[in-house]
Amino acid sequence: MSDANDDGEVLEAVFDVIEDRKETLPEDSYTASLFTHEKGENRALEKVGEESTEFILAAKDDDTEEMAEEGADLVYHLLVALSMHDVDVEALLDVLRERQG
Ligand SMILES: N=c1c2ncn([C@@H]3O[C@H](COP(=O)(O)OP(=O)(O)OP(=O)(O)O)[C@@H](O)[C@H]3O)c2ncn1[C@@H]1O[C@H](COP(=O)(O)O)[C@@H](O)[C@H]1O
Repeated sequence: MSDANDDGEVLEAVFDVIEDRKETLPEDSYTASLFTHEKGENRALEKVGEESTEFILAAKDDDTEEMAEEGADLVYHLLVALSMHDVDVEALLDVLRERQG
């Protein structure tokens, strides 16, 4: 297992890409499509809900591989929702770090 710093770095790197997509809106980017979706922010929030449900169902089935896949989808869409509200991932990581003591 990697240490806490590595985990934070992965989240920060994905968040940086999300912020870049928000700024540049490339046509072939799934992330950009969430920022420009006709349903607006609701589309990204729907995805947070959908991925949460898929994660829960994977857990109920004790499908550990699927839990990792759906968990990653959930975290990614959570980061998009943070970015939509201009909340930096550092704020979330700071809370986790504080709780770590
Ligand atoms: N981590 C992710 C990530 N996780 C999940 N997804 C996308 O989230 C979507 C999840 O949708 P579903 O699983 O519901 O499947 P779907 O059928 O494609 O979606 P629906 O049509 O049902 O809405 C898929 O299209 C995945 O590709 C992600 N898309 C992007 N990233 C990160 O964002 C970066 C930039 O990606 P682009 O914006 O595509 O360039 C990538 O390099 C990754 O680091």
